[in-house]
Amino acid sequence: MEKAARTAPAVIVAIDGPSGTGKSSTSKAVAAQLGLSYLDTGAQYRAITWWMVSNGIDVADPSAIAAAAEKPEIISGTDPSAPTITVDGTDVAGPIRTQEVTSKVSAVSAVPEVRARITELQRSLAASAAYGIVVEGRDIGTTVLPDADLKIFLTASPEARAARRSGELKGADVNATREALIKRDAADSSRKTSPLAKADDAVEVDTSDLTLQQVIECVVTLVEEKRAAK
Ligand SMILES: Nc1ncnc2c1ncn2[C@@H]1O[C@H](COP(=O)(O)OP(=O)(O)O)[C@@H](O)[C@H]1O
Ligand SMILES: Nc1ccn([C@H]2C[C@H](O)[C@@H](COP(=O)(O)OP(=O)(O)O)O2)c(=O)n1
Repeated sequence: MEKAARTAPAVIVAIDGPSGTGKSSTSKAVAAQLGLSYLDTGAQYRAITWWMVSNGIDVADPSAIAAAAEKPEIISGTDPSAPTITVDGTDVAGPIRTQEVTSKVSAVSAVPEVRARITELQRSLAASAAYGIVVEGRDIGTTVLPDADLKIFLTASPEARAARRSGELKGADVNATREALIKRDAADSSRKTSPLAKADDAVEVDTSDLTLQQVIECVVTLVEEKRAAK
């Protein structure tokens, strides 16, 4: 499998969708199975948000965020078996998942200067992935990589998504998790710059009643079809 992937043409896959639809788990597994790189763009927006919070920037002030947007150095490691994220050399994989960062990331990622900065990083990582890459986020198919070989838009009911997320966050209340998810999706979908949206040419997959393994198999098949046609 790995060997075949290495001789196949590079393939760019964009996977978008709201929170808890299975983007990260699916993208990581598909990339690992097909020998591709993997980029979690949500982690990059979380990393810049973590830096803003750590440096006392008021996240309710878009001009303060814009003025600082170029300052942190954000580096993503794109091996799907061990993805990494550092800010100014510090490993922030843990700190970017706190409730504080989660509650502030939509405000920070709505600022156009932040999006321009992070989009540039994403495009450069995609361009340098020798065998291809799976990039997951909210605006990959619409804005970051509009020429991707394959675009997938994952959806799932708010109930399924909340149950998955509260399963991860020990002791979290499902209803509170569901409300927080809906609020974040609404903010991400309604922002002016590059909102969460399905690209016209994306394949939509509703994962509510599918196992993770079924979703992975579905996406692997779609990538293989695209690769065979290249
Ligand atoms: N089809 C599925 N069925 C059940 N659980 C799933 C499915 N897809 C993902 N999960 C689980 O749901 C949680 C959220 O998935 P994740 O991949 O982080 O979603 P996203 O990146 O879209 O926010 C994880 O714990 C993951 O294992
Ligand atoms: N391409 C992207 C990816 C994420 N974001 C923003 C919006 C999201 O609410 C946050 C966090 O994304 P992340 O994928 O980590 O979120 P969840 O895994 O769904 O909790 O980042 C974005 O604006 N554009």
